[in-house]
Amino acid sequence: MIETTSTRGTPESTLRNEENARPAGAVTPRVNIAVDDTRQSRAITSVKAQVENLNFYYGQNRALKNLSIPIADKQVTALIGPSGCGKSTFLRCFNRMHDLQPDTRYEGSITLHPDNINLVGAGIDPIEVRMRIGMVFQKPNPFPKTIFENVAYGLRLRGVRNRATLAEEVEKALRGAALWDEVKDRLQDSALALSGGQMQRLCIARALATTPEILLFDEPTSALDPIATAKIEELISTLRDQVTVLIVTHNMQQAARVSDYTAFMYLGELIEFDEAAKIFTNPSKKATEDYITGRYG
Ligand SMILES: Nc1ncnc2c1ncn2[C@@H]1O[C@H](COP(=O)(O)OP(=O)(O)OP(=O)(O)O)[C@@H](O)[C@H]1O
Repeated sequence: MIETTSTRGTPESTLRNEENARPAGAVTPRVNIAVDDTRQSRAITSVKAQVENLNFYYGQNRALKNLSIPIADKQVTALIGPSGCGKSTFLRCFNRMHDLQPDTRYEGSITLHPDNINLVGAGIDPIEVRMRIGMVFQKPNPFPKTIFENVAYGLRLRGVRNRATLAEEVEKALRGAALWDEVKDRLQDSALALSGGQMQRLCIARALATTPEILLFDEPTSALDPIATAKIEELISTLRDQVTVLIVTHNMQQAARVSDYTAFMYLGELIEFDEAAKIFTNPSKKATEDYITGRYG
């Protein structure tokens, strides 16, 4: 069992000047964000990835500072925090997206279980990492191909040629992304003809088709209307049955609705990590409460 509350350092910032730890006997904070209270309170029993003393540098700029956090297996972990605190930078370490940019550097480790490989280790092939860790971006980015070929793409890259197998796997991924019923009769149509919400679910299906071990979502609904957003949120909640999910969001209600665990970051540091139900009702740090209640800044 792993304790989920982190008491690691706070950033060198105004936060340090505040009374960051909540005083003993403080009244229950008036945090009024709806969480899914049907979820059981629990410690993490199975860790998919252990982040340990992770630092990340853009040139001389240290964007992530000694992050240590367990990513629970087959659970949803949300990353929240003000703009520029390093959420996307953190997310992109998991699939080595930063390797595409020169003069960047990782320190520390992200150990992927059960294989015990360090995703940010020097000897690890970033292409191999991206085969195992899928990503869904802010703006839906389907390929200018048919719906079928979008989902089949990663399978073909992996050498799947058998038509029946491809059809079976494409259907499975589209069902997994809650899109099958809407597109089953138009699989040969262009993906670009879908609505924004459908395109995003197609991108999720494309990622699911290659059975990733972790699925990264970088603000996946920020370009979508409320109805499409609700569908994606519902989908993310069901995905935890099949895959470990890490999601960056600016929307506190969304983080509270979809996540099991939530990490609050500030200026590249982890301020607080805990069960979402705790973070959104009774956070341990004043900085967390200020942020989630909109008093930050
Ligand atoms: N490609 C890049 N090259 C250099 N510096 C970068 C790059 N991307 C981000 N940074 C810097 O790293 C820090 C963290 O940025 P990041 O985008 O990870 O924050 P964020 O919390 O995801 O912000 P937002 O919520 O606005 O997307 C910022 O100081 C930012 O300026």
